[in-house]
Amino acid sequence: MDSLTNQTVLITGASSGIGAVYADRFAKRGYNLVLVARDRTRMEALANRVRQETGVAVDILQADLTEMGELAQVEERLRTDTRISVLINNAGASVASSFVQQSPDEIAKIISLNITALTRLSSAVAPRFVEAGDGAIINISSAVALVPEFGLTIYGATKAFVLFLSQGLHSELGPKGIYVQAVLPASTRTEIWERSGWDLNALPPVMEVDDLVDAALVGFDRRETVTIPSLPDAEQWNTFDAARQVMLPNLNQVHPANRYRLVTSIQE
Ligand SMILES: NC(=O)C1=CN([C@@H]2O[C@H](COP(=O)(O)OP(=O)(O)OC[C@H]3O[C@@H](n4cnc5c(N)ncnc54)[C@H](OP(=O)(O)O)[C@@H]3O)[C@@H](O)[C@H]2O)C=CC1
Ligand SMILES: N[C@@H](C=O)C(=O)O
Repeated sequence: MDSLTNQTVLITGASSGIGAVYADRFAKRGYNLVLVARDRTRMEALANRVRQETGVAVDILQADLTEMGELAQVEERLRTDTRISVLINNAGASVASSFVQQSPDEIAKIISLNITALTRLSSAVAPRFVEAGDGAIINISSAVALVPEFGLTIYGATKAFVLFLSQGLHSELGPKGIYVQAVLPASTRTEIWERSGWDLNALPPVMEVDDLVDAALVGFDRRETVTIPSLPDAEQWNTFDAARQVMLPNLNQVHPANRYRLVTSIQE
């Protein structure tokens, strides 16, 4: 793989949408690319364009990340290719139906892609990043991770996992020189909507995908741990997270809180 730089980024879900724009943007930053998705034809077209426009090297790893054997091949690439210094865990899927409408197999499939694959790929690359004292992991969560009321319970739960995982990895790996970013896009114009059964045109206006990724990269360049491109006031997130931290000392007590004590007539 000839290169303009020895830096390489591996992007999952690179055949369309957010992942494809990340590929474009990192190539323009001089990164070589490893593109991962199921649709080889679309990745080849993207690779040819990016090679022509930027001169970077582009490699394609066709893989269905819900198939353990194919996922294992991507894990192995992350473990062994020392040129990969950035992992973008972007591949993901949503579903328009409600919890009771989803079969256990449909739920397992969403979890397999949005949680298992993302986690295993992070686990594959983290030890090498720690040994190098450098590296970055970008995990694509969703604003839905903060909105249990939204009605996308399983999808949102997978994205809440991604947020928590990213915050936890920031705590564990940040002191070792590894940057972990959780990106929480709101509704963005990609194929995920049609893929998961929505008519995008029937929805309120959504963000354009180029705008989303460019905003997420501002957060990346600022080394934000949690990037919420739609959120105008960063203080709202900071206040939310600070309120969480205020609770921490009270979450681990020897005795139940008085408010949970049964007050019997004898005690009264
Ligand atoms: N668009 C939005 O409104 C929002 C999106 N997100 C998140 O952004 C991420 C990217 O989605 P987005 O770009 O919107 O949607 P797209 O559907 O356009 O892209 C999804 C990508 O994931 C890949 N993918 C899907 N299933 C698999 C699989 N089994 N194995 C490997 N790759 C797979 C697809 O490629 P292929 O089919 O070739 O395998 C595609 O490249 C997702 O994690 C999504 O949850 C978060 C918030 C909002
Ligand atoms: N992908 C969208 C919903 O399915 C979102 O995360 O907002």
